[in-house]
Amino acid sequence: MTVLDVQGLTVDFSTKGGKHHILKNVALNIGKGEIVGLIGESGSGKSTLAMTILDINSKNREMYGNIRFRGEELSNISKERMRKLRGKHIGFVPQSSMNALNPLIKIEKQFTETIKTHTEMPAQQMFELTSKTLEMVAIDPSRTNSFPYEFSGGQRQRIMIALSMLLSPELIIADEPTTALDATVQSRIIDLLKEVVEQKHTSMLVISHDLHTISRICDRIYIMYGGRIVEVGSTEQIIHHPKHPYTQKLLSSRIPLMAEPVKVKGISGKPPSTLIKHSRCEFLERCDRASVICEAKRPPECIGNVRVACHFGEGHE
Ligand SMILES: Nc1ncnc2c1ncn2[C@@H]1O[C@H](COP(=O)(O)OP(=O)(O)OP(=O)(O)O)[C@@H](O)[C@H]1O
Ligand code: NI
Repeated sequence: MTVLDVQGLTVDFSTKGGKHHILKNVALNIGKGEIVGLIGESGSGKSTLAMTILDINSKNREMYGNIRFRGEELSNISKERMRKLRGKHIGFVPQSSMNALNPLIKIEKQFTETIKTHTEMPAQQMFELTSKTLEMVAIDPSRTNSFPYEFSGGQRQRIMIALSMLLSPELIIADEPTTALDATVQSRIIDLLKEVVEQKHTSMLVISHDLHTISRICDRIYIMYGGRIVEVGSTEQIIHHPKHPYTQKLLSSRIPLMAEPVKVKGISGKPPSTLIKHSRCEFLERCDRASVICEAKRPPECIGNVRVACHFGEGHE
């Protein structure tokens, strides 16, 4: 069963400087109980995809396409209905989420407020649900009476994960859940996400710029470049038989793609301009294998059975 089905999703942002084309004909789906990774360098549009699904950051946004969540079309639903879905049916761990907790409100209250927004539950039951959920992420429930600043960054991250899964949503979207944490903590958070999915029988979209860190828990992976899905496959296919030159470079660099792609060794060059509608392959300048056809026309798109958006895709091993 498909929990999330995104088709032909195109997002533009209008700014004073012009119209930025951020997502281009994105197709992505997540099955029940599946953990799906979305990988790409900084600025490729990963958070925009998450926030468009959740209808956040929509002020100057134009969107086209379809987003179906358990069969319900989200692209044109009311704000009211979206508020109901967010938190109860779709959990969100936002990027930089260790700073997303309200610093002035104690943890317990932040949890009970979320419960109260969506359900009617007696106080004792709310307390028990909060304690049980915090225990799942290895936070001592006796500390619910504390403020966020009394926890470490890694602990706050785990508290945000607990908050996102509090009401057992059918889908959790975790945007860069391990960034800014040290390697050991990263590894623990990744394992924790997998446990959450198994225990809560949920599905998950995990966003990261670091293919190596999250591939361990993903069933399938989408690779995003310049607002397009350039490759999709099982984790096995992506890690061991990558087809797109970009995926191959991501794997061979073994360097996470942090904020400045230009400085990253192994993948030199800049991402494509978001102001232009390109009629050629957008990875062209950074590709070692580019030829005449890549300049002449755009590669096939990752839709349906097409796994790789490269003119030479299937031939590349
Ligand atoms: N409201 C907006 N108006 C204009 N441009 C925007 C808006 N929101 C996002 N963008 C632009 O969209 C592009 C993609 O941003 P996004 O946050 O989706 O990237 P990302 O892949 O999540 O990057 P990172 O790994 O750094 O988090 C960026 O160039 C960003 O500046
Ligand atoms: Ni992001």
